[in-house]
Amino acid sequence: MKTLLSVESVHAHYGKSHVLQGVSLHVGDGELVTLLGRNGAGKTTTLKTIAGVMAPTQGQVRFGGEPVHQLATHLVAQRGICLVPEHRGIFKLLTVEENLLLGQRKHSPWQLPDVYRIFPRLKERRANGGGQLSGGEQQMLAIGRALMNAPRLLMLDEPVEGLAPVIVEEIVAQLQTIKAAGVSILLVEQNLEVCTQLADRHYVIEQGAIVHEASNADFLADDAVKDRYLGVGMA
Ligand SMILES: Nc1ncnc2c1ncn2[C@@H]1O[C@H](COP(=O)(O)OP(=O)(O)OP(=O)(O)O)[C@@H](O)[C@H]1O
Repeated sequence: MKTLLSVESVHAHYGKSHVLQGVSLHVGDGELVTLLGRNGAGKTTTLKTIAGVMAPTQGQVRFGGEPVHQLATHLVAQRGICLVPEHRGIFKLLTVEENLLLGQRKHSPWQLPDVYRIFPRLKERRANGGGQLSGGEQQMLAIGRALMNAPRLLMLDEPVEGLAPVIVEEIVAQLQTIKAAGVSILLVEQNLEVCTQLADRHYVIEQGAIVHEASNADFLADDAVKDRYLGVGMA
């Protein structure tokens, strides 16, 4: 599989706090990879560094072979890296449709009808304000808006946190659809069941460095890893 994203020995600081201490990982074309780890391990910071929201203090990020770690966020987005942040960034006073159109790019394979096809709830609520949506609908809107931006790599930060099981299932099913359409996905998520339903491969991050990498099959078979690094067994 061809490598799309390659993060090479990336370090990042918040002031004097050395948060990422040499993170290396890669995502292949069309692959769905998770980044797992306890609170504060550096997952969100890794996503922010890839998206160009934070500049690494050392190391590099390559996308399609091109170094992108010195580019401004909008230029990283133009190359096809889209981050759906944990707090979703929905404009509450704009309608659902206006929020979606903010992400629109003419050449994107994902236009309004495509987003409404995978998330019919958004179509039903197209004229509602962003502030009137449930948490699950907001997440769908954030993913839909990212799709309209023509991502080659979609990065999701805890997309199903706090959502009802039926909504989680809907989002998982649509992430499968998005993956099947060829979009690569880097997923940060605490819900291991969701992660193992979706992923090809997993990384575990601890104190700002990758401590474990496994295929989904190997990860599922390895209770010791789950207990040691994540402190949780599978249900
Ligand atoms: N803006 C900030 N300023 C200073 N320190 C920060 C900032 N954001 C995060 N940190 C610290 O950096 C470390 C890594 O945080 P990060 O958010 O990347 O972790 P995480 O693995 O995503 O955890 P969580 O699941 O809690 O979000 C933590 O120790 C956190 O306290």
